[in-house]
Amino acid sequence: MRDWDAFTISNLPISSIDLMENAARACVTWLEDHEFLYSEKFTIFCGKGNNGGDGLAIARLLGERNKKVQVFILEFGQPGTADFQTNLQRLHGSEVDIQYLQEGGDLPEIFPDSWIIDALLGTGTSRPATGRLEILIDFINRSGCPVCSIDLPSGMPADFSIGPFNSEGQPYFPSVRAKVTLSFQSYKPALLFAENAAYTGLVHLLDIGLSSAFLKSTDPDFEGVDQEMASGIIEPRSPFAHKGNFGHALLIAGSVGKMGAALLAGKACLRAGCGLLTFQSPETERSILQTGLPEAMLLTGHIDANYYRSIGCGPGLGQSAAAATLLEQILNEVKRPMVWDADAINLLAVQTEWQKKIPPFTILTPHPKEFDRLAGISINESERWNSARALAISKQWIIILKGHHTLIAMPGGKAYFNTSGNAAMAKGGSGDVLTGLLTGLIARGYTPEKAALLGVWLHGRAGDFAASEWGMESVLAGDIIDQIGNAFMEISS
Ligand SMILES: NC(=O)C1=CN([C@@H]2O[C@H](COP(=O)(O)OP(=O)(O)OC[C@H]3O[C@@H](n4cnc5c(N)ncnc54)[C@H](O)[C@@H]3O)[C@@H](O)[C@H]2O)[C@@H](O)CC1
Ligand SMILES: Nc1ncnc2c1ncn2[C@@H]1O[C@H](COP(=O)(O)OP(=O)(O)O)[C@@H](O)[C@H]1O
Ligand SMILES: [K+]
Repeated sequence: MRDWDAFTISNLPISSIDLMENAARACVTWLEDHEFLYSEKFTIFCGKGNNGGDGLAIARLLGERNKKVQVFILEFGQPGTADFQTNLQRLHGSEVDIQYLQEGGDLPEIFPDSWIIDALLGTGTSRPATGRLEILIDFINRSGCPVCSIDLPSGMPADFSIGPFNSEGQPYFPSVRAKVTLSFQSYKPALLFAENAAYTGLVHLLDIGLSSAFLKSTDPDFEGVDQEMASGIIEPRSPFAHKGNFGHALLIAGSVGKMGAALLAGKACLRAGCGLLTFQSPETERSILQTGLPEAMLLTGHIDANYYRSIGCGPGLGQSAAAATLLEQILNEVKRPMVWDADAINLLAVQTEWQKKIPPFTILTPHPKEFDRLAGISINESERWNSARALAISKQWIIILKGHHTLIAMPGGKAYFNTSGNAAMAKGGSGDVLTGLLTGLIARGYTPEKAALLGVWLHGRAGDFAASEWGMESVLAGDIIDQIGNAFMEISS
């Protein structure tokens, strides 16, 4: 963000103070557009950096709209930044009440029925809040007033989880607990971690007019997967195509009592566009697959694994000795990238000698617990993300760490986070759908990297369509499969 700000200031006819004004205007416009948040009274807490400068500009703009505004500036024992000072001068010309909070002084008296605007610290946060700042954060959190944090909840470092949490439930980085966070231009990693979500509240990104040319001139370590990226990956189907063009997928899935997982993965695999699908599943469960998915074939004997263009392993497989033998055979024969999920990952975590046999660019799709079994327990989510990135590089695997913002860590070091999907998908079977979709996309001809990006986005987008049809509580994993086609259509030209 700092580089992006600097690039904008040197390449567009806009100054730093005008960017701050854009940011403040965007916040006030957002508040106006969301009337339920648009109180008559605002209590604004400002630090002395540029985040505090945003708070002062917001105070002036709200004052101009005849709102009752109180401003409290926390003295850090240092002069404010230049843009903070400019906005302080501008505010002095208004009717807004300004008070300074000194180290050791009393806690402020605030309007009991106001919204709090939290502009103490933003992306400059470099260490856990202590002393007066920590007390003030605690005061804001106990005030009972709803809080709107500017750019980041104050105290939350832009790149990390606020955890680990101690036995009293207090995070390592004491942070303001916001109802809404209005963040500028782009996600900061902190806004992507589940354990920070109770502190960020709802996150809204506001466009403050930073230069779009910057994005073309930079290749960040992290990038969001969105509709634009997904539509850049998708390839049309030739009118003359036949099923042989779209690959034959093999799913090693299902066990007694868990054939549903195999069915879900199989349906999603075919919806991904692949030509043919064969299951390797227990003989006794044959009728479930053959009646549940007549489009697929079933294999119960020896596998010629290299015959298939893609292989997905794990949904509903269980961790029996038979499952382990099957996977071992696959590992001894297959040299091309596969998709490994669920129990296949759990077995891999125990059978560590298998790990060197996993072909490069194989996609692994653990949820956080499966990932910790594989890579060791992480103390917080940012550590888990770093660990996934390190493992992707060291093993040359593509690691899809599933969650609200699923992480996709590539063997080359680059990582992506997903921006589609919703909590309606938090139900058994959603992960099986993803595994099938990924296996189908590889069979269809996408490279594992492209399949990972496209598959994760399509899966979330299908979940979004399913949620709008069935509501957040009532989506079934099968409903996600039924919407894969709509997700495809949205990005097909
Ligand atoms: N052109 C720009 O640079 C723009 C900046 N904007 C705002 O500027 C913010 C970043 O401003 P700054 O870089 O001044 O940083 P902050 O305002 O976030 O922090 C100010 C200073 O506080 C100190 N600090 C860090 N952690 C602390 C702690 N735990 N206890 C006490 N002091 C601590 C640091 O010295 C830091 O530089 C963004 O989050 C955004 O709100 C926006 O106005 C948009 C334009
Ligand atoms: N709150 C959420 N927001 C977005 N996606 C979610 C959410 N909850 C679950 N999902 C998605 O649903 C899938 C769940 O996978 P997993 O936990 O393996 O489920 P299962 O093993 O039951 O199939 C993942 O792809 C995950 O990203
Ligand atoms: K803030």
